[in-house]
Amino acid sequence: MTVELVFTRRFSMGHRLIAGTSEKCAIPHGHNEYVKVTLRPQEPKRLDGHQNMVLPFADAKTRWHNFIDNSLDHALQLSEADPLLAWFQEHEPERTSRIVVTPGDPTTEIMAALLFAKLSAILAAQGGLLRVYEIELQETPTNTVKLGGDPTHYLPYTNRPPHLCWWNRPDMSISDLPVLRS
Ligand SMILES: Nc1nc2c(c(=O)[nH]1)N=C([C@H](O)[C@H](O)COP(=O)(O)OP(=O)(O)OP(=O)(O)O)CN2
Repeated sequence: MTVELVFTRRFSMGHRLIAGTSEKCAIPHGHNEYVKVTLRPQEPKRLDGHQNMVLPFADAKTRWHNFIDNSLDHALQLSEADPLLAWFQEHEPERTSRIVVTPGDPTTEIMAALLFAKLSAILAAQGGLLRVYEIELQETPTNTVKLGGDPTHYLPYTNRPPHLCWWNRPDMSISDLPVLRS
């Protein structure tokens, strides 16, 4: 028997895709998205007949939902190759902290993988009782990406060490802009 804890959170985002696959997606636009995560215990155990919890829901989800609400919600998602990044750095540097920077276009696929890695880092920092089994990122009511397994097998190669990639850190970061600039 497998027990799973499933949490869903909604957030709004803006992005654009500049790699040339779709002209309409190269214009900045936004979506109201849902991220649904399925967590499993690292070591499944029998309920204790008293509290009968894997972990209180609040303990399992609060830090993750803080990240969604305070870092991801209403952030702009841009490829690290997007010239809009340099525009913000020059004209509105105070707003660069609200930009999610992705290796390549910020598609639903890569955001699902980056969020999978971020939540895995957060859960590990919380003691590792739970692990991410699956993530579903619904970009629109008609488009969802579902991802399971090891996100490091799916993410593109980057020449930065793992700790200099925001998605590997159990903090609230959404970019590595100072690193990318140097
Ligand atoms: N594989 C992917 N393809 C596309 C992605 C993506 O993340 N992964 N994203 C987009 C755009 O963000 C776009 O806003 C949504 O695309 P699309 O389905 O083409 O547009 P609609 O919402 O209008 O689709 P309908 O289902 O017809 O309403 C594009 N492709």
